[in-house]
Amino acid sequence: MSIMKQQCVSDLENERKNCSFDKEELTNIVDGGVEKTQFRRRLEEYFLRDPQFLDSIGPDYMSHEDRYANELRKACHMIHKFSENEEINQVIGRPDGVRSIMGLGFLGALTRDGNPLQLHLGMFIPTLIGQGTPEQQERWLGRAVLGEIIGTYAQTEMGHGTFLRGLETTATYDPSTQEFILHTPTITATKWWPGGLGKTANYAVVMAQLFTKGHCYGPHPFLVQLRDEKTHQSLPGLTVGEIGPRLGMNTSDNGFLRFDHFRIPRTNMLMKHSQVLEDGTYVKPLSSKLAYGTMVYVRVGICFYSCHLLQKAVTIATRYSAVRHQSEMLPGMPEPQILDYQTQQYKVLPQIATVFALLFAARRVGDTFIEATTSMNKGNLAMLPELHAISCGLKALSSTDSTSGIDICRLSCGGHGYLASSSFPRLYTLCTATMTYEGENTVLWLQVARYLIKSYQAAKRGEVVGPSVAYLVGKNTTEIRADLSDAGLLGACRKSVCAIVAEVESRLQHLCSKGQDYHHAWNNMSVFLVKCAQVHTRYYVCEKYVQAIENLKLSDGLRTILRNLCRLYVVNHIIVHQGDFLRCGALTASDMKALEEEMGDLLAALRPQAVSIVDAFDLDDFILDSVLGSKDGNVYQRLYDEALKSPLNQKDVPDAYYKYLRPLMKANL
Ligand SMILES: CCCCCCCC(=O)SCCNC(=O)CCNC(=O)[C@H](O)C(C)(C)COP(=O)(O)OP(=O)(O)OC[C@H]1O[C@@H](n2cnc3c(N)ncnc32)[C@H](O)[C@@H]1OP(=O)(O)O
Ligand SMILES: Cc1cc2nc3c(=O)[nH]c(=O)nc-3n(C[C@H](O)[C@H](O)[C@H](O)COP(=O)(O)OP(=O)(O)OC[C@H]3O[C@@H](n4cnc5c(N)ncnc54)[C@H](O)[C@@H]3O)c2cc1C
Repeated sequence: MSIMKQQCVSDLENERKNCSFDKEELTNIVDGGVEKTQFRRRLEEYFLRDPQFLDSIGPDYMSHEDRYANELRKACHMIHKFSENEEINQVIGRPDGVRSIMGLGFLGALTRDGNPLQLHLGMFIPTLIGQGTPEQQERWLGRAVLGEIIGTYAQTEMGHGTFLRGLETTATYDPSTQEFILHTPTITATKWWPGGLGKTANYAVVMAQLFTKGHCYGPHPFLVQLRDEKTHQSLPGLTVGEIGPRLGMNTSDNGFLRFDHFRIPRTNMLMKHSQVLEDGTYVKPLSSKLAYGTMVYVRVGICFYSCHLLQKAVTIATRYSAVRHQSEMLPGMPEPQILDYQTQQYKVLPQIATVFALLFAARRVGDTFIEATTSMNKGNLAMLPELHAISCGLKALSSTDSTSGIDICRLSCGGHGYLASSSFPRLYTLCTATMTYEGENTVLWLQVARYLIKSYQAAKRGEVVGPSVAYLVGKNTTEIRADLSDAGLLGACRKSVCAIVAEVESRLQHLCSKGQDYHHAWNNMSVFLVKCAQVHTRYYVCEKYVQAIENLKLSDGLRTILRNLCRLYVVNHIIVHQGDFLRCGALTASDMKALEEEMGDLLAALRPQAVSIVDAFDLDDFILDSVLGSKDGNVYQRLYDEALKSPLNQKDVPDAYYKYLRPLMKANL
């Protein structure tokens, strides 16, 4: 063993000797229970040890077309393996089965950079479940699960992504043939972005403006066949293709689609919530927003997914920080592990704390989703506005924090973090996309703000409002100054959110009273409305974090670790946003000093446990896919071995030298 390897390995071994808690207990908490850990491990064994998921050469060295083909190969193999596995089949047979399988974070690692079947699994199948009638599910769902048909979710157009009501694609009902005629009237109406649409999908759920009996009823979902099932040729009357290279996710063949008076049977409209009868009569849904159901489902999924990406990044950064030695802390002494620098701890440890914050909050919004869907299936839509607001807020917060956290982790690894083989570039590009797709974050914050302001005004009138916003009026606004206990800090957060919301709402009213109409006033206050949404959602996350740790059954050792992480999260948030707390008198300057001192203590207390905590995430080396983050810490050898795989290193003198450099250098021929 080389000296360097020995040092790296013993660094991690020494870190692991510090472990003061039961790692398996923490792993079970991260997975959501002992059975879930065991289930995940059985499936990881089944998938990750299969050599078919290996790449012959690194995808970064492949052409655009080869990368697509390579990921398609693996994605199809994954679906084959689903159907061959008895346990997966049993889970898929349950009502929530498809969703539980899709929710397994590690599946994303089998195909590295997004994959051509992602939308099929993540949106097409869920839309059939959420928007299709039992007969429609009978017709398409089974085939879709087996991969006999592959679909995507085609909503966004070149001209409109955010403003769904502005979609231009039309679906006009023709009662004489009992068909809908799909049409793309303008260039901006071209469907643009759907994953898998370019070359993979032969079906799509298409969102189009429904016209019947001369009226437009807004965007509705239609099941449309795009390609011949035998030849895969695109069908006459439509034009379909790929939109070209992207910042990341280059293997998901995001596509475009245009219709030229393309006819589909009436029964292809997904009719769980609204219907068009044979004679063209429109039957209204309980709420027009039920057609947006798949987006709500995916937003909840993104909360888990972005957290999973951050979990990977911080595992890599923490292990690397324990292995990397640099500079002198004490003059003349050996170079310390960089994790010993407080500034490094401040990069890495808050990201670990954030993983748990996002995970616990995602679980709560996941529970709310199930509860709301169950009551909606019984015709009770009361929970829909609250679900929409929480899922928008948490999607925006999780995707933003995970993306910035991943970049902090990258920076914490210095130059090597910039290498593709560190995995950070891919993690970053995958994560930053979650800030845009499924509702651009600013737009989602404004949806939360709309709910907040309406609820605040309703609560002031004495009306009952949703549980997540009930705190906005009442004693929270006038509460005396908090102490610095967990409850005290949550009280301070509540007080500052209440103060911000009250002030913004009153300024909004003031603009209206000066003569601005509400919509202009809203736009003129929108920077601050976004802030209302952000502080409210942050409070939701902090509260759920504290509650989760109070409610979990934990050994003393683990309780200390999780409590310290939770404190770090809340204290750091307050320090970073101290202006909000000082401005409303929720906390004082001397409280801030005390919290800053506490943060230093928390970093020091958590530092020896950092490697063990990320070990407990139990992420296989295959899943991490990083030369910097592997379990054995053998960073330098892996860096070197990976560099040797570069095609440029296969010849000492590259062909390009003879073509370009040699003539320039005027070397002797
Ligand atoms: C594996 C997965 C990979 C994923 C890849 C990514 C896939 C995609 O990106 S698919 C495309 C996703 N596209 C989007 O998310 C588009 C974002 N836009 C929207 O959702 C809507 O246009 C939105 C919400 C911004 C505005 O909708 P709009 O109909 O104009 O509503 P708006 O006028 O603002 O509000 C009307 C009411 O509806 C409510 N509402 C809006 N959306 C919803 C919803 N989904 N559920 C419940 N209520 C809703 C509002 O709260 C409001 O209520 P109220 O009147 O009581 O205040
Ligand atoms: C990787 C990726 C995959 C995707 N996959 C799919 C898919 O499978 N299927 C699909 O249908 N779509 C997909 N999309 C499209 C995606 O859902 C949209 O791009 C997204 O919803 C944002 O809409 P937009 O592009 O129209 O942005 P825009 O709305 O044009 O945003 C541009 C700017 O305008 C601002 N803005 C817009 N409206 C408002 C407002 N009301 N108030 C204040 N500011 C506003 C935004 O905040 C933003 O800063 C994908 C996109 C990406 C990047």
